Amino acid sequence: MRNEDVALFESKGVSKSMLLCRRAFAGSTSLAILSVWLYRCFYFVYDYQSHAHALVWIGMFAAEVWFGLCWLLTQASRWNLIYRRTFKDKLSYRHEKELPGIDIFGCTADPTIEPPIMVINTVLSVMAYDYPSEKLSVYLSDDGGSDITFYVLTLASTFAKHWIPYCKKYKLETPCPAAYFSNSAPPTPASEDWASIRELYEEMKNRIQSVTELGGISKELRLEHNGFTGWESFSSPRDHDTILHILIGVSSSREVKGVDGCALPNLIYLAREKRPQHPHNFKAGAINSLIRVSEQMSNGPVILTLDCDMYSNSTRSLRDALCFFMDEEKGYEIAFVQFPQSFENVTRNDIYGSSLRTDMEVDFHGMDGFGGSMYIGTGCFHRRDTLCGRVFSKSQRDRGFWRKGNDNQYFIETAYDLEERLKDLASCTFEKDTQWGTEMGLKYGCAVEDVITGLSIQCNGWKSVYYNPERKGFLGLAPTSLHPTLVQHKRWSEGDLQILLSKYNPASYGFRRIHPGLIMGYYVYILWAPSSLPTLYYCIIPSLHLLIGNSLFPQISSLWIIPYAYIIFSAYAYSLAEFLWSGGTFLAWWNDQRMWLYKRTSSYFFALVDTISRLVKYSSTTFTITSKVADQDAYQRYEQDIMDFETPSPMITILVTLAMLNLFCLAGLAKQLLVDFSRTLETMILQIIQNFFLVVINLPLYEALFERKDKGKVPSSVTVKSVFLALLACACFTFLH
Ligand SMILES: O=c1ccn([C@@H]2O[C@H](COP(=O)(O)OP(=O)(O)O[C@H]3O[C@H](CO)[C@@H](O)[C@H](O)[C@H]3O)[C@@H](O)[C@H]2O)c(=O)[nH]1
Ligand SMILES: [Mn+2]
Repeated sequence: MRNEDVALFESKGVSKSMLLCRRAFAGSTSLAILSVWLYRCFYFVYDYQSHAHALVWIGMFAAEVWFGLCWLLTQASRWNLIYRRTFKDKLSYRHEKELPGIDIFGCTADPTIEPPIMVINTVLSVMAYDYPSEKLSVYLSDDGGSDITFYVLTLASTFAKHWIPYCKKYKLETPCPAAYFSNSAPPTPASEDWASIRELYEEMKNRIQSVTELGGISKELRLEHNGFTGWESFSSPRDHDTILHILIGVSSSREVKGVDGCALPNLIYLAREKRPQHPHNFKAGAINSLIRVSEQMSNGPVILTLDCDMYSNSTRSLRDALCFFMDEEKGYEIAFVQFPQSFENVTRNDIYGSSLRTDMEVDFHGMDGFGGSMYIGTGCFHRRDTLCGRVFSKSQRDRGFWRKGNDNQYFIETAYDLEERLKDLASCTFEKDTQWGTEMGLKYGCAVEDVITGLSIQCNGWKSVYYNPERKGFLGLAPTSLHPTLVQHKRWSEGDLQILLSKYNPASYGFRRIHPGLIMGYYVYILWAPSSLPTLYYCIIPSLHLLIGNSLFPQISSLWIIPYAYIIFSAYAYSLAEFLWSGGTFLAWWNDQRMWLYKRTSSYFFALVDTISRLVKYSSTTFTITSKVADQDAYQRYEQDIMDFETPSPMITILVTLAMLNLFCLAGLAKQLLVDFSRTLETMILQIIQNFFLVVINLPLYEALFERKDKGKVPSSVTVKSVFLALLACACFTFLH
C-alpha cells in the first residue's frame, strides 16, 4: 500500500464507466474490422473475375489489413490512461532545504528564423522560476554561433536584474516578458513598477530590433563586452572555435544580483566548435556538449531540455517535476518527466492541425499507463546520470541522487580560467572514440534523436512520467503555414522510420524490457511513414475505378456492408467525441482530418522515399529547422484559417494532384450515374461516399486553386503539373483498362 501522507504525487486512471465504454467500442470495432478482412478473403475465392481485378482486390485487402492493425495499435494507447497530480506543498515542507540544482538547456540554431528576442524571452522565463536562484543554471546553446544572439543575451542578463525581482515580488504566473506584456493589461491602479519594467523591456526590444535590422554588431557595441573576443576566429556558423561565456556566475567575479539584492541564476552562453568536415549532429550534438560543460560547472542532478521557442508558462513546473523524482517510494525509478508540447499560436480552428491535441491529451496518457511517456525533446526533465547512460538497477536504489551537485565550488577559479579550461569539452573532436551519441547522452543519427534516446532509457529499466497539468508548463510556436508543417512532419516520420529500421526497433529492442502496451504505443508513431502507401492506394484506386464503373466494396443489398458502415460510423464518431472531449472544436476536428490525409499522402510518403534512397546511397540525415517567423501577410491568412499553398514544392504538388484526380473521378461518376442511376448507386455506394468525402475535405484546396487571388493560392506551376498528372492518370486508367 502506498503511504498517502508521504507521497509527493498521485496517479489516477479514468473512471470505470468510461473505461468500459472505450473497451466496448474497441471490441465491437475490432469485430467489424475482422469481418471486413473476411469479406475480402471470401470474395477473393468465390468471385474471381480476372488477374487484374484480383491484384486490385489484394491491394484493397492489404490496405485494410494495415489500417485495421494500425487502429488496433491506437487502441492500445487508449487502454489504460493515467493522469498525474503533484503535491508541491509536501515537497517544500519536507525538502525545501535540500532542493537539488537544476540545469536548464535551451537550444537555438539560426537567428534569422529563430528571432533572438524570442530566444531570450524563453531564457528569461526559465530564470524566473519559483526556485532558489543559486540552485538554477541556464545554458543557452547557439548552433548559429551568432554574435547577435550573444549580444541579445547580454541585454537579457541586464534586464534580468529587474525582471526576476519583479516576477517574485508580484508572484507572476507568466514569467515570460513578451507573453506577460501582451496578455495582461496594466494593473489597476497602474503601478509604477509595472510602467518602469515595461519601459525597460521596450527599451531592450528596441535595441534588439536595431541590431537585427543592422544584421550585425557594430564596433562600438563590441567594445562594450569582452565576450565578443570569442568571435575573433569566427568565419561562419559552420566554422569557428568554441565560444563559451559565463554571463552570470554565482559567487564569482561575474556574480550579478537583482536590483533588490536577490541572487540571479547562472547564465551561460555556449556555441560549440564547428568545422565543415565534422558532422555536428544537430540538436543532439548541442545537448551533449551542454551536458559535458555543465557537469564541470553547476552539475545539477536534474536537467531540463527546451527548444528556444518553448517558454515557461508556469513558475511551478520545476517543483512539479521534483515531486516525481523525489517521491520516496516511486521516485527512484523515474528517469524523466515529460510535459506536453503545447503551443501559444494555435488558432481556435487549428487549420494545420498543429495542436497535437489527441496525442497530448490521450495517447501520451495511455503510454504513461504502460510505464512512461516518450521523450519528445522539449519540456522534459531528466536525471543527469540517466541521460549520461546509467542503467537502472533495482538493487542500487539511488534515493538521494539529488544531493549530488557542485554547490558552486566550481567558481573557485576565475570565470575566465574556467571558460578556457572547459572549451575543449565542446570541441568537435572531443567525442571521437567515446561513447557520446551511442551509449551516453542523446543518440546521434536519427531525426528524432529524443524519441530514440527516451526509448533506450526505458529499455534500460527506467520509468518515465507524463505530466499534463491544467495550466500548461511550456508554450511554443507551431508552424503557421502548410509547407513548413509538412516539412516538420516529414522530419518526424523520417526519424520514426529510422527507429523502425534500427536496432532500437521497440518490438525487438524493447521485447521483455518494456511493457508490450508501450511497444504498441511507440508503433503508432514509427509506422507513420509506411502508412503513406496504403493511404495513397486507398485515395487513388477506388476513385479511379469509379470511372469505369467497377465496384470494389460490397453492394447496398449485401450484409457485408454492415461492418463497413459500422467502422465508418464508429471510428468517426469516436474520434470526434475524443477530440471534443480533449477541448477541440468541431471545425478543428474537421481540419485535423484534412491534415491527417495531407500528412500521410505527402510528408510520410516523401519520408519513406527519402529514407529508402538514403539507405541505397548512404547519405546522412539533415535537420530542417522550423521557422518561427512569418511575414505579416501570411500570418494574417493563418489567423483567418486560410490555408497557404504558396510553396511550389513536390509535397504540395502531390496534394493538388490527388485532389484533382478525385475531382475528375467525381465527374466520371456523374457520367455513370446518368447512364444507370440505380445500378451505379446500388453497386458503388461506398466508393461514391469515399470519393465524395475526398472532394469535400479538399474544398479549401479547390478554392485556393480556382478562386483565390492572394499570395497563398496554389502557384500556377503546381496547377499545371497537377492537372496534367491527374488527367494523365485518369486517361491512362480508362483507356488501358
Ligand atoms: O542543428 C540544430 C538544429 C536544431 N536545433 C534546435 O532544435 C530545436 C528544435 O528544432 P525545431 O526546428 O523547432 O523543430 P521542431 O520540429 O519544432 O522540434 C520538435 O522535434 C524535434 C525532433 O525532430 C525535437 O528535437 C524538438 O524538441 C521538438 O520540439 C530548436 O530549438 C533548434 O534551435 C539545434 O540546436 N541545432
Ligand atoms: Mn519547434
